[in-house]
Amino acid sequence: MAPGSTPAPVLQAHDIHKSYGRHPVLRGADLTVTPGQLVAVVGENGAGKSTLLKALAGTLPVDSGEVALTGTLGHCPQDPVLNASLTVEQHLHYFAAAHRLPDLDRGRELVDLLGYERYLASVAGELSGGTRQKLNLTLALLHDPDVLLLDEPYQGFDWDTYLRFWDLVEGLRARGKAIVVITHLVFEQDRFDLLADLTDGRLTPRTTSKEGHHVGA
Ligand SMILES: Nc1ncnc2c1ncn2[C@@H]1O[C@H](COP(=O)(O)OP(=O)(O)OP(=O)(O)O)[C@@H](O)[C@H]1O
Repeated sequence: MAPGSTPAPVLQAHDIHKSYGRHPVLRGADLTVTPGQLVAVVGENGAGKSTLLKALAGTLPVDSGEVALTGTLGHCPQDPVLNASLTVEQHLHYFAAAHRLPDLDRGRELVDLLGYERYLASVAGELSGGTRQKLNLTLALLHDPDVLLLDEPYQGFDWDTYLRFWDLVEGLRARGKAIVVITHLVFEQDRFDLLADLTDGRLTPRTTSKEGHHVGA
């Protein structure tokens, strides 16, 4: 790539519309995310953040508009999709098999990074909400996706875990992974390359103090 040129987007949403019955939620949402970019989609309760994330992930059909994704996707939904009777380690095994990974190395590394290795043999149904969220995040990251969509990822994290989460995200970014965080609360705006407000079904970029990254919602 030529110096100073903008990298090609890994995720691009154009003019997304989605209604539930007569209730319009997304009304022309646009988003462009490039490799290594960390984006926050910020909106009030009910603004349509989860709807947007599911549309980006392709798990919810939209009424109109286009989503283009290049590379692999990891999706961490707001409600953990875990099996209450399986242990943490069994979840790692099943998801690693589903992704055809040769071993559990990345899974164990993520468990260490998020600091919950003592729960490897615990069943998901007995984990605290925060630890379930850590497992959910681990599973979304297991196959080292190029684009990561996270719905309220640090909700329920204690401060130490919140900081570990950011260490993990910074490591991913440094390797060119793109991350979209959906949240109703941004504690530290400077961590993000782009903040986009979801209001009235559309995304509007806010300017941040960071420079050198392409900003375009
Ligand atoms: N399956 C559904 N059927 C009907 N209405 C829905 C459905 N899912 C969401 N909604 C409605 O669409 C609107 C947007 O919901 P959504 O969950 O996307 O918002 P959100 O910004 O993620 O909210 P929160 O911050 O509370 O999680 C809300 O009014 C919600 O009640």
